[in-house]
Amino acid sequence: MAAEIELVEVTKRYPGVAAPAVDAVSLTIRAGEVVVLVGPSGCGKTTTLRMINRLIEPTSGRITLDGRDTSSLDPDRLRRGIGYAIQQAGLFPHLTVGQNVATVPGLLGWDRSRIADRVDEMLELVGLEPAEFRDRHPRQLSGGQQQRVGVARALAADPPVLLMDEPFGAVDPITRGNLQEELLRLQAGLRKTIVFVTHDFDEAVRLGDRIAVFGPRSRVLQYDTPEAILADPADDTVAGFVGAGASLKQLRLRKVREVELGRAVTARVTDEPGEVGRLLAGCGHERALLLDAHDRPVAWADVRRPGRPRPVGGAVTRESSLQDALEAILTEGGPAVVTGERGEYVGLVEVDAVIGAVRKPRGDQAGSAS
Ligand SMILES: Nc1ncnc2c1ncn2[C@@H]1O[C@H](COP(=O)(O)OP(=O)(O)OP(=O)(O)O)[C@@H](O)[C@H]1O
Repeated sequence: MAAEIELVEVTKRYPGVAAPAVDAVSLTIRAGEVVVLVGPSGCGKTTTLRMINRLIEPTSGRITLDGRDTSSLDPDRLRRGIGYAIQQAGLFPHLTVGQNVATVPGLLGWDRSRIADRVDEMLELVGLEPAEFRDRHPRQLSGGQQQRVGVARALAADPPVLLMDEPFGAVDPITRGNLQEELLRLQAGLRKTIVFVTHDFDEAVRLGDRIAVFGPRSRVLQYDTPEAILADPADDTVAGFVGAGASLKQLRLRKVREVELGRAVTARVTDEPGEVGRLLAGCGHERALLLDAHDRPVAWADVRRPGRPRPVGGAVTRESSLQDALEAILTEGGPAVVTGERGEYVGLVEVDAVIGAVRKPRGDQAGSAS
């Protein structure tokens, strides 16, 4: 369950402030996608986010949820249908973890047993053992655990939309990485529409299906996939925000299946070394990949020493990232072997293919359609 959100020329002027905090922002957020609003401090990300659930009322413009104008809906009902998670979790300190998670189901009038089941289900979903955590108070939790409860609370009533405002901003980098991983895992099953605010571009790259890079007054400088923004920043401001290491960041996002695979000379691991040597000499190649009876790669045989093959290091799959492929290339000291579902040899990733992939935006790439 997810919903499309559309912002049309949305503006917010705070009373007594001459310049608008958000100036005529238009953005379509597709159902089931994670859209990350990223930009420098004070550019209006939080204001934009809060206008979606009407915690802040827009001065002008229109926001629709699955085509329905949110200004025509009762704000309380609107908010119960939109999960909201914020920095430092924003938990009610005097309520237990269970009571915190139960907030919106309670407001919606669910019966007690359904709420109790849901609380346990949500705590399990975010990796907290219900029996251990249900009756604790927020102060008895670590920062990361509090954030998990915050996410559990936001998801409790199964809202189609989740708004997250720097939800992982207050935890250490390792916990933050874990929480990001968990959110991605959750979202793979839930497919909510998630609008996520951060000032950390790396977090945006990691989490976003799409990223909206905001400049001052929420002007949208670029709205595209992380891959496209990394490969081709719209202007110098975006490029500055993307920061150093854009190519390396791209490698994390791009998959082996997006590059054209090379071919190895292959032989059977049971073949006589002399035979393998003659095969290589005949075709002018230096190395042959030796396969077992199930076509699985076993070792590399070198033309100079065909009798002393070297075991294949780590293989990658078509779904591996190009970063993993590069790691394998560096370990192997040559092309990385790509295997299929049964571990069978399917091709090689060469270093040139990896370099070529991050030089061109996605779509120009050979084999990107697969
Ligand atoms: N209640 C308010 N009254 C007046 N101005 C406000 C109010 N709330 C926010 N602003 C101003 O509006 C602008 C946008 O603020 P907002 O909190 O939306 O930015 P942000 O991008 O989320 O910033 P940060 O990353 O620092 O949280 C800022 O200049 C801020 O000072």
